[in-house]
Amino acid sequence: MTDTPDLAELERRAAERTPGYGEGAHIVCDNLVRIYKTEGVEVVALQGLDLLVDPGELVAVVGASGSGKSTLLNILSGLDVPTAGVARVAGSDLLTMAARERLAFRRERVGFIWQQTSRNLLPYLTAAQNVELPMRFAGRSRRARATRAAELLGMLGVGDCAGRRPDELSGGQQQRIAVAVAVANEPRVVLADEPTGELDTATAAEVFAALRQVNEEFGTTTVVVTHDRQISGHVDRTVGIRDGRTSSEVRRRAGAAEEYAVLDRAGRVQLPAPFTEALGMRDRVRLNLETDHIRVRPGEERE
Ligand SMILES: Nc1ncnc2c1ncn2[C@@H]1O[C@H](COP(=O)(O)OP(=O)(O)OP(=O)(O)O)[C@@H](O)[C@H]1O
Repeated sequence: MTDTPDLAELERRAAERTPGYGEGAHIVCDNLVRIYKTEGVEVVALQGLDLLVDPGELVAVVGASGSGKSTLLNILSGLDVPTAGVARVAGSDLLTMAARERLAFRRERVGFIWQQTSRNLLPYLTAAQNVELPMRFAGRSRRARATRAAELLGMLGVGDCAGRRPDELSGGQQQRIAVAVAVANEPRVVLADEPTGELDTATAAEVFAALRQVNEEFGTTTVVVTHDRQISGHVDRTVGIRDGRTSSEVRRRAGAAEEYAVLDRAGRVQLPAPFTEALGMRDRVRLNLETDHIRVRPGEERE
């Protein structure tokens, strides 16, 4: 046959193919697996999670307790090492990174905010000293540190707290200062694990506003794990994790929210339990390709 492509043609076509998975994304998780082994028992906390976050995006991650949210964030922040798969943040490969590189990554390329205010700030330092500390580690001059700390605290509405220690500040003020600490070294990525978990609704809104402000003004890619509907309802994209995998996604545009199921690279989709239960679907289903959709029907004809 004359139109059978030769090897050179196949190679040319392969080179032309769509770019690799995650190319251009700032955070890439591909088939990420984390297995904890404690006293001979294995817990699979992440079982092949896929996630892409574009530069400058603000994404909320939601999911039931135990679904793997904190495990994911610990990996992305370089605190924990995945068992298998790919995890890349701002160009750094979190599986192969050497200890020294990991330290630099954690100091300079990512900023984090944890739920417990006490984990974010050192109690014996003032707010300004807390913000200056990461810059000291990064070798910035005294003057540059002081200027940036004052700027950041002012920008986040806590300029008047600069000289106070954490125990002289409210929970909301502490978390806004924690946001300033997180971005002190101009990281490209900010990760927050339940940053408003210990706060009342009004204060939580202020802390979220601080995160959003940093995201908008500095273009930092931001991932926030949260149970707080105020947050998850006000970001462009909310990713749902279930059983250690990304299973659903809500995208918001111009005030309208659309819910999607995640189709992973192996072609897997998780059908929502209320849908399968309503039709008594279990074990196997029938699939039909229609012109513009795929039909899913119960596997056995129902009585
Ligand atoms: N260090 C650990 N050792 C053993 N198992 C762990 C460890 N950390 C987490 N796990 C287990 O991994 C699974 C996922 O936990 P993870 O903390 O990531 O969930 P989560 O979604 O953040 O939950 P929550 O919303 O309650 O914080 C759970 O079954 C948990 O018990």
